[in-house]
Parts: sequence; structure tokens; C-alpha cells
Amino acid sequence: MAETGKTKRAVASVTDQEALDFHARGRPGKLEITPTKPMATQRDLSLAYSPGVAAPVKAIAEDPSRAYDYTARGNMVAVISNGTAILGLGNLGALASKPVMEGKSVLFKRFADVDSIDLEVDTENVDEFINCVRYLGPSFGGINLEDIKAPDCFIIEQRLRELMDIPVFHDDQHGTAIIAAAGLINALTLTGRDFKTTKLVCNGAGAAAIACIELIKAMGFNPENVILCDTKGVIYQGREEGMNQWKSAHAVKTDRRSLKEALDGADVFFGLSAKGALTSEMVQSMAPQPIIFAMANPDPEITPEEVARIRDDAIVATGRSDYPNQVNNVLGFPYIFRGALDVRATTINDAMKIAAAEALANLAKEDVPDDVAAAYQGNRPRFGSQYIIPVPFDPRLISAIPVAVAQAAMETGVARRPLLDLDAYARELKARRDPIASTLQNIYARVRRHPKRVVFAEGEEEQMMRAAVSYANQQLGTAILVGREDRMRDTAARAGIDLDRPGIELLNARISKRNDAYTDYLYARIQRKGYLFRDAQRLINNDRNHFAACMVALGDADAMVTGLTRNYSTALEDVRRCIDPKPGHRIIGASLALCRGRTVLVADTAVHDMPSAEELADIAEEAAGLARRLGYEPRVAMLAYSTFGNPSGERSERVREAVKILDKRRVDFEYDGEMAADVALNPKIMEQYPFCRLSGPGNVLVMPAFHSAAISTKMLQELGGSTVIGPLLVGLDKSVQIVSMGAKDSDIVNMAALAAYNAGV
Ligand SMILES: NC(=O)C1=CN([C@@H]2O[C@H](COP(=O)(O)OP(=O)(O)OC[C@H]3O[C@@H](n4cnc5c(N)ncnc54)[C@H](OP(=O)(O)O)[C@@H]3O)[C@@H](O)[C@H]2O)C=CC1
Ligand SMILES: CC(=O)C(=O)O
Ligand SMILES: [Mg+2]
Repeated sequence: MAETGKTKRAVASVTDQEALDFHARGRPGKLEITPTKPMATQRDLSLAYSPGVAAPVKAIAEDPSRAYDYTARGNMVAVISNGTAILGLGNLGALASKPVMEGKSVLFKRFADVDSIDLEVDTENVDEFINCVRYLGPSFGGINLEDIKAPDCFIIEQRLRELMDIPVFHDDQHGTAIIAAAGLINALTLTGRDFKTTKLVCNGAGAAAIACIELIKAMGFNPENVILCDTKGVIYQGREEGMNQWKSAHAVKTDRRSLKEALDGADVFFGLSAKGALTSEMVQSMAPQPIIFAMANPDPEITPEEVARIRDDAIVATGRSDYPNQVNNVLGFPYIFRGALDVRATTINDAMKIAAAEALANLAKEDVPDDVAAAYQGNRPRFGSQYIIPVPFDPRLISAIPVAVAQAAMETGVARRPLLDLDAYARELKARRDPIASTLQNIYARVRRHPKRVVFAEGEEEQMMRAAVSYANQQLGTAILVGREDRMRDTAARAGIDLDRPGIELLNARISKRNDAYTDYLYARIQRKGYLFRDAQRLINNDRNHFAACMVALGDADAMVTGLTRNYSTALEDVRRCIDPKPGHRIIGASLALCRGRTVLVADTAVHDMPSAEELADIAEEAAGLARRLGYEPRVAMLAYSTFGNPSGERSERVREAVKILDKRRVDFEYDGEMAADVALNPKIMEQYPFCRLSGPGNVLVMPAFHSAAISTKMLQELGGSTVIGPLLVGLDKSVQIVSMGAKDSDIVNMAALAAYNAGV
């Protein structure tokens, strides 16, 4: 094998409570619909609705293909289920399936910019279900059927494919088969096996299992070497109990009757059944270098740890994201539909499926470039037993898979709109992904590799505790909660938070052994600023910000997070009493705003009220440095209400002056200004200033003053629907982050992760 390694969880799992909170927070559920056209004026209304809307109606009635020009159809996929086989949880009904279907819809958007809506159809009657879906064709560019039990799913998909002229794709069947086939191609290569002679046992004979074995047989597996099992054991020729025509098609002549007997000497196990179905004893009896794909969700047939306990020569994959080798259809469906939609395919055929599987398998064999490595928890994986398949966050998937699918669609004559230049298409696909959008993911990955001790100063607050538990759970390091232990335990018990878990430390400032050291340190810093020794003592004993900041200053913690109960400037003053700016640096606040797939850093959102030209230049330098530390190349726009001198005014003059100072300093990043926000952000408007030195839209926006920075970021958040992270505190000698008062636990964890990241990873 090219590489061996101990199997371990890649990231920590989440608790049920965390998952419930995540779904309930803010607007319940995971998606909402936003319009793509303005709806502000009477004219907008006349265009969007009556009378203007009649024009596209007539155009489409004349030529149905115009629906792709005038409606959202061409980029819209429905995720449809009746909830009869929700993951491996069984038949829990249409309504209970909604969280999964909403999840699939948001993954379509997140990974491939496909718009998607979930539809839960409340019937187990096959004809009723077909009848419901068949008439929805005009609304969508494709139909993703999901979590419908076998054998109903086979009938439903087959009929709908015949009835509809858009792709109908049951993801549990074909999506799973494509990803499993890709993983299998690579696992066979690594173990020197051949398709024709490899013996495979598949546990589960439902939607996913039948499709998987059909695809691998189509790719060259010998049918005699494939044994299928279900709840009744081996599916052998002549068996009558629990059979259907789809199982019968794969029945083999054998005297083996149980999964245990079937697995004796087998090379490959495919699990598409239920939690715990594979035992250690069965794994023990498999051939050398066994390949084990335990794909049941949410819990696999066997865990990688259990396999590792008994064998060190196995290649193991699961359907989960928290172990290496995630064989899950999320790696396929967003990109397969992307390719199919872009050529307006009438169907997703076998050639398109095989092209997707091969593209995916090949990607895992390629070197992982720098900008991709972060998606792999900061490691640079090499093709081997722990890396047979890319992870869903791999940014190369968006350009690799849709191109292969679109090409196969064109070659097999199912593309209604062929693409003439596939290289240009690949570039266009890449551009759909904002490289900065994965910033947070990258930061978490880096911190996980270099876990840090972060002190949560306001440890008695419920959100702080939740954030600390989440920090520890995500294996980012140790979370130290400062507060009175009895108070913390009371609050935790009431809120159902378990503090007795690895990675959580409770620290009572009053009885800490380090108080004397902290007091001496603080007193030395403030004795000439009007404070007595007993003042320093009181600050350390009673004020958690001073205590926590001294912990960081004296190296007892790597970073600190605070701010929940005290306003920003007061919390910053507390911290500043204990920690200086980094030599040669200026302390600023910068906020990261993520909006509609775009990310910008806005500064100074926290410290300087009315910065001078000199200070604006410093802010630009600090913000550019932060951008680089976050992993992207800054293009700094020095913002004002005017653009390059028009209209003129005192505040713009200062911004112009700051640009000249940056010129003199010969800084090593792109900057220009003064300019208005639309010039900075809209390339078309920027074109009116051909002399502008920015090579693209600004991604670091330096605001002329604190009020404009604070107002614009809050407006982005409230009106623009942006996620705003920060202000991040930049320029301190030690790593501290201050959250806004009343911040949510998820915001606090982000800030704690950023604090840990800034502490040096
Ligand atoms: N990793 C991935 O990407 C995917 C994973 N899956 C997982 O595969 C599993 C099956 O899903 P799906 O095919 O959609 O569901 P289906 O309901 O269509 O099929 C379930 C199959 O599993 C069999 N089964 C259930 N429990 C056992 C058991 N203990 N031993 C043997 N066979 C068993 C059933 O047997 P019988 O026929 O006798 O009832 C049936 O054949 C789920 O856990 C699901 O999460 C599914 C899709 C994608
Ligand atoms: C991943 C998926 O689709 C399932 O487990 O059903
Ligand atoms: Mg599914």
C-alpha cells in the first residue's frame, strides 16, 4: 500500500443538543428564499409582475426553451422525499425527513451554487407519489429523489424518468454508487487488486446497495464474486423469503447463508444497511488488506476504531465527515447536477455517472496544492489508505466533476445546450467559488492541528460555557472557563451543559495559585497610573478580564475571549492594562463580512474614532497583514464618500493623504483610493477609472472613520444578510478577542478559534 496510518477521527462529532440548537437558532431550519431582482418601485412591480410578466409568459408559451432565459428553472433542483428510508433511521415519515432534505438543498447551494428547494410528499403509495412529482417538471431543471425505501424507489425513479424530460436522479442509488465506485477504484489500486477477481460482499439490498452493485458490475466486477445480504442473510438463488425482483437479479449460487459465512475470505465489504451490522469477528475472517466501506448513516456498520483494534491492514471508509475517507453522496450530487444543468441535460445517464466516478477517483491521486491543503484539516494528504477520496470541502471538485459530467452528456447526445469550450467552462466553475469563503474552515483546520489553551473570561455565562464545550468538542484545544465553580456548575446543570468532559477546565480566579504572580505583574504596569497595590490585587481577584488577560500575558493560556457582559471599549481597556501592542504595530479592529459568496474585511471597526491620515495608513497595513494571515492576498480600497477627488472634502482629503503615506512607505500590497464603496466593489464601475491600481474588486475596505465602519458593517448584517465576524482585534502582543455584548455561542466559538489561530498555528 502507498501509505498506512492509524485511523482516528478527523474532527470531533457534535452532540444532539448542539444539532438541535443549530437548527432552532434564528429563523428555524436551514434555508430561506431571496429574490434576485429588485422589488422596490412601482416600475419594478410592473416589470416583475403584471403587466410586464406577460412578456416572458408569451415568449415561453411560444418556445419552452426560453424558460431557461426568463425563469429560475435552469438552476433549480427539487429535493423530494416521502421519508420512508431517512438515512439509516428507517421510515419516519415525510415531515421528519425535512431536516435532511433542507440539508441536501443547502449543500446544493454551498458546494455547486445550485438553487434547491425541498419537497416532502406525504404518501407511501407509489402511484400517488409518482403522480405528485410528474407534474412538477416545469418548475425545475432537475429532480433529486431522496430517502425513499426500496423497492418503491426503483419503480418511482423508473416511471418518472420515462414521464419527465429533465434529469430524475435518486441520489441514494446513483449518487452513492458513483462515490462508492470512485473509492473502490482507488482502494483496489492501492491493494493491487483487479476488478474481475475481487470478491465483494454487500450488506443491505435496498436503494443504495442495489445501485452500487449494479454500477460496479457495469464497471467490470464478475457477478459471481458479488454476494448481497439483507436482514434475512445471503440472497442466494432459490431464496423466497423477503425477496423482490431487484434482489433476485443479484441472487448467486452459493451455500453460504449468513453475512458471517459470506465474508469469510472476502476482499471487500460494502455496508449500506444499519449501525453495527459488521462485527470484529467478521472483519477478522476477511482476506488480507480488506477494503471496508461502512456507509450506513448516521452510524456506520462498524467504526474505524473497531477495525483498527483487530487489523492494521484494512482500508476503511464511512459515510461520516468525522473520519478519514468519507464515502458519501454529498461528494457527487451538487456537482453532477451542476454539470447536467449547465448543458440542460434531459437525463443523467450511465456515461455521466461513470465520468463522475472516474473524475472523483482521479482527483484523489493528484497532488494537493497549497490552497487546497487547508480543506484537509491543514494536512496535505497523499494518496493512500487514509486518503482514497477527496473531502467535500475540496475546492477542486467544482471544476473537476461538472466538466466530466457535461462532457459525457454531450458525447451521449443528452445535452440540449452543448458547451463549446470546456476549458472556459472549468474556469467559470472555479470563479463560482470565493476563495475567501472557506477562510473559517481553514482557520478551524489549522487550529485543530495546533490546539490551543483559550481562556473564556466570562465563564459563568451560559453562552460562554456552550462556546467552551463546543470549542473543546471540536478538538480546537483546551477551554478554560473563569468563574466561581459552584455558580458555573449550577448554570450548567440548569442549561443541560456537561462541563465534565475532556478539554474543559474550570478556574476560580479568587483561589488560583497564580494570583500573586498576576498581581505583581499588573502592579508593575499600573503603579504609575494612579493605582495602588491593593487596586491591582482587587482587579486580579475580582475582575475576570484582568485575571484572564494576565493568564495570557504570563503564558498560562495562549489566547483569551471576552466581551459578552461588558461593552467593547471597556473590555479593551481592561485588556490593555495587562497587554501592550505588538512592537511597531497599531491596535485596530477588523470585521470579516461574508455576503452572497463574497468576503470582505472592513477596518477599523473598533478602536480609532476619527483616524488621522497617518492612522489610516497604519490601519491599512494592519488590515492587509490580517488578510494575509487569513490566507488571501489583500486588495485594499481606501474608502470615502468621494472617488479620486470628486467631490472634494476634508475627510476625503485625509484618505487621499493616507494613500500618499502608503506610497512613501512602499508597502507590499495593492491599495488605492480614495474611492466610494461601489467603485471599490463593482468591477464595472471601477472600469471608469482605468488608472486605478487595484487589480480587482477591493477585498479589504479601510473606512474613513469608526462611525462609517460600524454603521456599514451593521447595515451589511441587518439589510444585506451578511454574516459578520468580528471586530477582530489586531495588533496586540498577545492574542485576545472581544465579542460583542450578548453574542451567540456560535459567534463566541468563531472568535475563540480566531484567537487561537492568532496565537500562532
Ligand atoms: N454513505 C452514503 O452516501 C449513503 C449511505 N446510505 C445508507 O445506506 C443505508 C440504506 O439506505 P437505503 O438503501 O436508502 O435504504 P433502503 O430502505 O432502501 O434499504 C435498506 C436495506 O438495508 C437492509 N438492512 C437493514 N438493516 C440491516 C441489517 N442489520 N443487516 C442487513 N441488512 C439490513 C434492508 O434489508 P431488507 O431488505 O431485508 O429489509 C434493506 O435491504 C442507510 O444506512 C443509509 O444511511 C444510503 C445512501 C447514501
Ligand atoms: C447520505 C445519504 O443520502 C443517506 O445516508 O441516506
Ligand atoms: Mg439519502
